[in-house]
Amino acid sequence: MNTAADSKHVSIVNAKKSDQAETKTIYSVQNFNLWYGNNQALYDVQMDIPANKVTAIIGPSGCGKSTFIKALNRMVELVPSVRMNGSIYYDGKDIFRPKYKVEDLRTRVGMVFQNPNPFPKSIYENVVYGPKTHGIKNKKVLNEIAKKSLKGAALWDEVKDRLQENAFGLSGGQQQRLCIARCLAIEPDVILMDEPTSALDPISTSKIEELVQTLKKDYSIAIVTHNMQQAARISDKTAFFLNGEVVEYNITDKLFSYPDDKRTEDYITGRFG
Ligand SMILES: Nc1ncnc2c1ncn2[C@@H]1O[C@H](COP(=O)(O)OP(=O)(O)OP(=O)(O)O)[C@@H](O)[C@H]1O
Repeated sequence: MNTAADSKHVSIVNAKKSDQAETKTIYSVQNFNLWYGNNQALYDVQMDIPANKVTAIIGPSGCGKSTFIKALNRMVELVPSVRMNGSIYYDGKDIFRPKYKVEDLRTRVGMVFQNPNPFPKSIYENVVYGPKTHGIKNKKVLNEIAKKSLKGAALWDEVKDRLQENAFGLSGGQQQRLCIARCLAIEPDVILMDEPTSALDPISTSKIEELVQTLKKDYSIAIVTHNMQQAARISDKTAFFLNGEVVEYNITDKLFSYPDDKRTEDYITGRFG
């Protein structure tokens, strides 16, 4: 006789099959290795990141989560000692190919960091900064971009009457949503988030979590998080990193309910980390 757990397992496996059948891959990472000087931080990473889903990256401190997502927009190359091999395909194109324009990648892939980092400018100027840098000068167009991006980041209602005030006057949670609005203003396809809620209070955290759920209709999201409950709540797929390797990558329900690897089970049940 099938138990309730068996039925749940079957439905997770079926969900996984249909997930694989229907979802477009936005990033395909193949045999990717990365070193800082002589220290290897990523080992043979293989991962297809689905479009219009939330992919969580979890694992203990120092396991390579940030390094991995910073490789996805080639930001990691800003560290002079970095060496890499293997491939990362974004939308079918190898981002490390010599002719690949990193500027194109940066306009299609936005990033939100752990600590909100608005510029010392007005709320309005923060949002329109990217479009202005890309040459948009028309005030009406910029106003529309500002409104649309702030609405997209669920911040418009809170700031619409104070757009010219300095962004530092906002709360930490509002500043983080402003950084998301700034990222939306360049109309990216992908949003990379590196522990975006770790500096926020629980209410601001839940606002960002709700926002991530809304944003995935229009954007592909990869989020690094230390918070396993958060990964379980908001992501469709989860990758568990350990010592620079992807130990397990699966649909989130499956990974948290029936992990394939003992190390994943030990981590998600709090035996280490
Ligand atoms: N700029 C750097 N120069 C040298 N080594 C680095 C650099 N950044 C990270 N590392 C090393 O690479 C490894 C992976 O670090 P990374 O920051 O990617 O891990 P993480 O999983 O994001 O950690 P945390 O959860 O603590 O943020 C670590 O051993 C770290 O010391």
